[in-house]
Amino acid sequence: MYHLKCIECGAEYSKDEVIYTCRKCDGLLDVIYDYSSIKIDMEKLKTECPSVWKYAKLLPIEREPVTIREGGTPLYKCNRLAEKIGIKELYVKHEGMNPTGSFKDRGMTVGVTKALELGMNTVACASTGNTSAALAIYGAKAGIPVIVLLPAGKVALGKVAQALMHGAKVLSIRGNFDDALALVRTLCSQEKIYLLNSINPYRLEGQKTIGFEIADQLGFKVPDRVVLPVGNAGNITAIWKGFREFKKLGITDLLPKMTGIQAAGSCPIVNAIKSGAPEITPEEKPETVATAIRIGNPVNAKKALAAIRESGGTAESVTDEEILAAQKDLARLEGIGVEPASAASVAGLKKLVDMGVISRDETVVCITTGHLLKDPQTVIDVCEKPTVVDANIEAIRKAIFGKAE
Ligand SMILES: Cc1ncc(COP(=O)(O)O)c(C=O)c1O
Ligand SMILES: N[C@@H](CCOP(=O)(O)O)C(=O)O
Repeated sequence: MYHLKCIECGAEYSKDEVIYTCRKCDGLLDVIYDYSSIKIDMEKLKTECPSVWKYAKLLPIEREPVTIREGGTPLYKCNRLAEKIGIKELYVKHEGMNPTGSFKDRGMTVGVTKALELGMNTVACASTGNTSAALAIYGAKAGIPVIVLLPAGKVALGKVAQALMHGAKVLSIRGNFDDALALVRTLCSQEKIYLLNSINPYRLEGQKTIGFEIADQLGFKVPDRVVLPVGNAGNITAIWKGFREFKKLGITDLLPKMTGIQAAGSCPIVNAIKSGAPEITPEEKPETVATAIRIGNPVNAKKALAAIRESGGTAESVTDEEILAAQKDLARLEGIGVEPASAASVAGLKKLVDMGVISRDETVVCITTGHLLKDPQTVIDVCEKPTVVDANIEAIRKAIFGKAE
């Protein structure tokens, strides 16, 4: 059994309501379970392969899920990257290996299923790209219409291609992501359209399974620290909830330090953590090459600040140059292809180790949130150009060895 509860005033709402924020104080909502009634079969948990629906007892869904087999993403031990950064034990949880190429699939399998459960037959979101790609695909699987609002000219090519091919109604807004989110919230409040951005607490329930999987893949042990990129700030909140729930149920006995990384041109959470402010000051004109996290007014800021503070973690910003260097390191040292926003986690880890904030002895998991092929244009822009050669062996030898013989 579960219900919704406001994180600010504690008001409670039934699971049958279509509601995104508290009617009394507009606070964010959390899904609260009756944990005493949840019985976990540890033997089954230890033997079954990780996937979102492996943890169905901790998900707020009663019907058959809309699924294309999300989750179960690899947790790579990255020794070469660890050596370069200068820490003992580093893992990368590559969420780009989800079916649509990002962690959003975990949220959408739950969110779109919940839409059907609530009798909502049209879904919508604002997006910097990945949310719209995932919603388009899960909406197609469910057979319902999808509307997506994107900031014009600021969404990576692969993500727009996914939304278009899978049949979403794509609206390109003359404005940024924060403008698009405000508009889609208004639209969903006026029409019978289900909002599937991360302000929807059910979507975050799917994403908390990243925390479950990390513990599961480490033999039900918890790393000292989890480092991840932060944009609208839903994922850091969701993963923290996942770790807390496993501890509450006695599946694990520790909690990791949650560490959020933002781009320097778009870092309201970092500013609040550094200044000790209780709330963020929105960034009016967010800018970064990592378009997925080009977000100035994260809707989940309150939950994210609490996650970072309660866990004893921190937040740091990185420049676009640091992000692009980390993207190359992941690709060339570990064979892990990620989009720029994802590489912010590794760039941030490097910066925090260099600053002495993260100890070299910590066991760290960096989360890479989206696949390299989401944003091919940035790759083309930052990599060496292909060498054009004539179609004969002399020309090829010359291009490789500098001489024909
Ligand atoms: C690839 C990628 N990484 C990171 C993020 C940030 O996640 P969140 O908005 O949950 O903080 C997003 C989207 O926001 C994303 O698409
Ligand atoms: N990067 C996100 C931004 C929207 O975040 P959401 O988690 O609130 O949907 C995207 O891919 O659109």
